Amino acid sequence: MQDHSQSDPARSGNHNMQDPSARRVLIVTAVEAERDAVMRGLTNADGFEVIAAGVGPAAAAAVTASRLARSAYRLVISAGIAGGFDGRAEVGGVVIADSIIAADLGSETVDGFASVRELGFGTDRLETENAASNQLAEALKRAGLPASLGPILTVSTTTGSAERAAALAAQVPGAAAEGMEGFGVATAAALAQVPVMEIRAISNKVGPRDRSAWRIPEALRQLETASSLLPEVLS
Ligand SMILES: O=C(O)c1cccc(C(=O)CC[C@H]2O[C@@H](n3cnc4c(=O)[nH]cnc43)[C@H](O)[C@@H]2O)c1
Repeated sequence: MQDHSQSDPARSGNHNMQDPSARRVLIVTAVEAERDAVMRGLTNADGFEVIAAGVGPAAAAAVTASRLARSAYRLVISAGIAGGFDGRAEVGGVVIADSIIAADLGSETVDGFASVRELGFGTDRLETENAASNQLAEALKRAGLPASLGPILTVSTTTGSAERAAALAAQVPGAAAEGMEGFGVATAAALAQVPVMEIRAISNKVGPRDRSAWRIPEALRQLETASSLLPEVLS
């Protein structure tokens, strides 16, 4: 593959938050219902592009990477609903990632889980755009929403038992929420050297699976509210 990174400013890796040539923000959700909630919040969607990429880290990474290869963006946001860890994020609240963790990418060993980082195959943790994440969390709190910053885990299989929830909480101290796309979106963004954020409205607790207890409409409303604050926070 030809490397245009030196000749094409849009692909030079310099399109960070300050670069005037890269003004748009790409928001990646998993499903249409999440995309629609984000769009409802962004009453003026100028400067934003919102796409539903599919469920799971592979679809999220592939679709995000293909967008980033075609256009320049100043920021990429993984957004959607998620499970919240007990004592860290309540149903109806919003979590903003301070880091995005690939929580089940690694090997099981006789001594327990070993992450790709521990195995020497790369990283299991990607950092997020700090200032904007903090500002969004503060703006949410001012708007009266339960909002917090913390690590958001990406898993390929949703947690379905109290034991697994406890194991993940022990593996990642401070783990606040669990979704299925963040690390895929963040990996594509890191490759393109574009800053990333993750915003998750909590629809359910991480633990024993009980789909009837998921508060999806409420979480989508909170996702809508969080999205409505983005134009001001990112201005
Ligand atoms: O059925 C619906 O109406 C509906 C509307 C919006 C979203 C959904 C989903 O099922 C989204 C799947 C999406 O949600 C994330 N998620 C939510 N809870 C968890 C969890 O406990 N553990 C991991 N992921 C969770 C995840 O990112 C999925 O992509 C349905």
